[in-house]
Amino acid sequence: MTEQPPRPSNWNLPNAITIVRIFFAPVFFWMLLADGGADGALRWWAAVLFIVGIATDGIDGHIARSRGLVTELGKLLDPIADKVLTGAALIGLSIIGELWWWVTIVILVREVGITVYRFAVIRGGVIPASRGGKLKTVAQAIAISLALVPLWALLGDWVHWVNWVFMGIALVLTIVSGLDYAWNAVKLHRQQGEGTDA
Ligand SMILES: O=P(O)(O)OC[C@H](O)CO
Repeated sequence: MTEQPPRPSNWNLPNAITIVRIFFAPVFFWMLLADGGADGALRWWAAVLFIVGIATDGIDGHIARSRGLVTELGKLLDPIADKVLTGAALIGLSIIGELWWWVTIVILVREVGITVYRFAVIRGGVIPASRGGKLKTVAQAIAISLALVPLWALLGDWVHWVNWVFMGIALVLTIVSGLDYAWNAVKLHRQQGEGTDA
């Protein structure tokens, strides 16, 4: 019998980084609201914290893969951390009137939907982030970073147009990658149904 390598503990560096990333969200959310749509120091700090939180997304995954520390908990927590960060930023931007609520709601419905589905089918193993999902997160990260940094205060109102284009791309990728997960889920359940019928 071949011996299985020991499973890595859930209490490891990549998962700790993921959890720390989640705690960035309430801090920059408060800063964004406290600034209230102006371009003061708190707004800049909110943008910096969001960017650090979302940019470290690749780091935990890289450490986990390179050191053999990939865990089911990590696969579950990593997309949740991204969603907490992006969700907090989107809600904050909508509250201060800089982003249409419908955009925030569409994105949140997709993100909460895939998370609920991940938990619902957790017994079969955690569904890892798809390529489309990863690309969507990068697009959201860029769009939200641009929306949070008050570049309009330095460069003028035309910056809003650039932000809307990036937000539009992020929105489309969010919907398309969500539909891709839904389609794969339907296919999987059909196959399982056929398996039990036979
Ligand atoms: O779209 P999801 O839920 O697979 O999330 C993708 C992750 O945020 C990528 O790190």
